[in-house]
Amino acid sequence: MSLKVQAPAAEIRTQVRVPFRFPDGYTTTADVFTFTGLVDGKEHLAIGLGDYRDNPIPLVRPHSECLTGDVFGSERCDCGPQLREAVEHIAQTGGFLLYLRQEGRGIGLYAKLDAYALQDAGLDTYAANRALGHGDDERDYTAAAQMLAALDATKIKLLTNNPDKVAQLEEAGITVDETLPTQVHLSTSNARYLRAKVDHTKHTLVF
Ligand SMILES: Nc1nc2c(ncn2[C@@H]2O[C@H](COP(=O)(O)OP(=O)(O)OP(=O)(O)O)[C@@H](O)[C@H]2O)c(=O)[nH]1
Ligand SMILES: [Zn+2]
Repeated sequence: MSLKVQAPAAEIRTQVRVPFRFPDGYTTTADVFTFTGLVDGKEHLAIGLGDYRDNPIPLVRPHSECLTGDVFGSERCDCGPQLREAVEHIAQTGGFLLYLRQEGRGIGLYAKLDAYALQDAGLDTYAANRALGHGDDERDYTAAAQMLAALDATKIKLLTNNPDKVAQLEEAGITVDETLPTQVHLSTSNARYLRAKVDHTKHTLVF
């Protein structure tokens, strides 16, 4: 299937079945896909969950990598609980979790931790990025669109609160039939981070 973007078609490289057990005991089995031909050369993954083959409009969550939140359970952000929620929601519905190697909104892990230090000195998450010479958000979703096209999933329901993910995927040729919000995973440690998402990038979070 072709995309509007001026990007070469990506192809599925490997599909492998993996059983998952999360720390809270939740289990599911997924098909993990790798690709060749992604525009940014990164090792992004697609995780096929539930009856994704039989769902004509699969549910898709593009999740940006967050080592501290996804792996270590950092409470400075909402990434870990969002990832866990998304896997179960998609497994129930049928669709794909795109695990995108865009750590720190695209600035990388060390820079994100530098930004945390600046946040502890009073800057918000976006101002801290700019103080380090980065953009507010350096993520590009062209590779995500290529992955969806390779999976034959160009009409999707999108699980996100981030209007930029919707706009960029549509611009790249993906039809977003419906946008579903994630839950709000609020803690005392991430309240400022979530408030900055609402104020700066118009995330649809109500809390
Ligand atoms: N630069 C920077 N990146 C952060 C910070 N906190 C979290 N991140 C990164 O932000 C990204 C969060 O990604 P997502 O979970 O896809 O979240 P989102 O863009 O808010 O969109 P939705 O969750 O879909 O609404 C991850 O790459 C995190 O590493 C921060 O303070 N500074
Ligand atoms: Zn995070």
